Amino acid sequence: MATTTMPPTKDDQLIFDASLLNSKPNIPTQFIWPEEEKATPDALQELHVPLIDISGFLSGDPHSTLEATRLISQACEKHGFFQVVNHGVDPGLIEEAHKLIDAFFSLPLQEKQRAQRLTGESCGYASSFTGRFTSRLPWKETLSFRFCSPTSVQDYFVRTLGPDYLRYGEAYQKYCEAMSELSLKIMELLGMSLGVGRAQFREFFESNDSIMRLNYYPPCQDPSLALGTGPHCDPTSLTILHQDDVGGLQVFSDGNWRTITPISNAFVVNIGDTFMALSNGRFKSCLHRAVVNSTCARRSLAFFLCPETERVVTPPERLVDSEHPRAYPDFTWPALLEFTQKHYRADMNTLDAFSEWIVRQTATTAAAN
Ligand SMILES: C=C1C[C@]23C[C@H]1CC[C@H]2[C@]1(C)CCC[C@@](C)(C(=O)O)[C@H]1[C@@H]3C(=O)O
Ligand SMILES: O=C(O)CCC(=O)C(=O)O
Ligand SMILES: [Fe+2]
Repeated sequence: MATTTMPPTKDDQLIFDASLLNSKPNIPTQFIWPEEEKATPDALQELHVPLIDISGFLSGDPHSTLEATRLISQACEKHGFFQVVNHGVDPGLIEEAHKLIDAFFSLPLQEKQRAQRLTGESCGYASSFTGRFTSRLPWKETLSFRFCSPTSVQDYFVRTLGPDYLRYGEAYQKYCEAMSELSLKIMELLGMSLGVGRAQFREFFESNDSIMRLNYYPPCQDPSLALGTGPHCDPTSLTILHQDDVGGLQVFSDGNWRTITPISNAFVVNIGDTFMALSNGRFKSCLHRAVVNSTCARRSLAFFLCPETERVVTPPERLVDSEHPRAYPDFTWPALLEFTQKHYRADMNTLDAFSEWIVRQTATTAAAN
């Protein structure tokens, strides 16, 4: 199993401060990715995917709803990736969310570290993952927080960083609410695309316990050796991502890495492992990564939709029959999250590794009883 290597001790811990690292001619070896995973020139070709206009669906037009579900089925069966436009999210909200990424990540390292993410936890500030992994380090800083109630985000900022951060809390609370609403609408479309009806997944995710992540990729003096985010499938259910105009997101399709050129009025949507399990493997979890560049910093806003803690991830009966037997065992989201935070570094094989792990755990427990 491709588990994490032991983290370094406090004394020999590398500090990811891009302004310091940038002044050196070479990047530290911990940031160099293996040959087979490095950024490749073929990825310069764009992935052409239809931009799905969801305004007709949002206003109840049956013809455009049918067309949207057709395009979504095609995209999700193939690579689990599509983009939506005319989504109804206020552009001012997106702009403010990006401005605050700049404001937060340009703070002194010590100030950002007041929100330091602790080992084994999924929320907080992380400058690369120097304390968590020892090799293939991502060239990025992140701030992640939970969205699970009408005040959870606001409370997080004020509790962790103090009342001066109320503006961040308010802006990201609103942003997450808009993302949660949009993801529920997309869940309706996914339900219709899979033939299980529009209410099935909407109800499943109605009160979700999601993760919001701000990604900041500083410029890197050797972008051909490093990666901002390595090749992976999101373990979560559905990701709604907004990237700034710099570019760096790539999706693996038809055996090649393809660039996703930023479109400011579009949201990038991808299926994650948990939804792949819910669809009994019918919809693919999207394999993607983010490359870095030598000239400018890049930002992205990722909303990871996740089920509430007690919900059992099991496919609807209509998606299981003798031709389509169960592809994955039942699980709960906290179990998969814990697996990625404590036992396995999320990559392109997380769901298979997790399924095998559950089966082994269940067998061990049964043998002990
Ligand atoms: C639950 C999560 C784990 C990661 C953040 C969210 C969804 C995506 C996961 C991640 C981005 C996949 C690539 C590796 C990772 C370590 C990263 O580069 O950030 C993953 C996140 C994580 O474990 O923190
Ligand atoms: O920044 C990006 O474009 C992708 C980030 C990503 O894949 C993630 O945070 O899971
Ligand atoms: Fe991702």
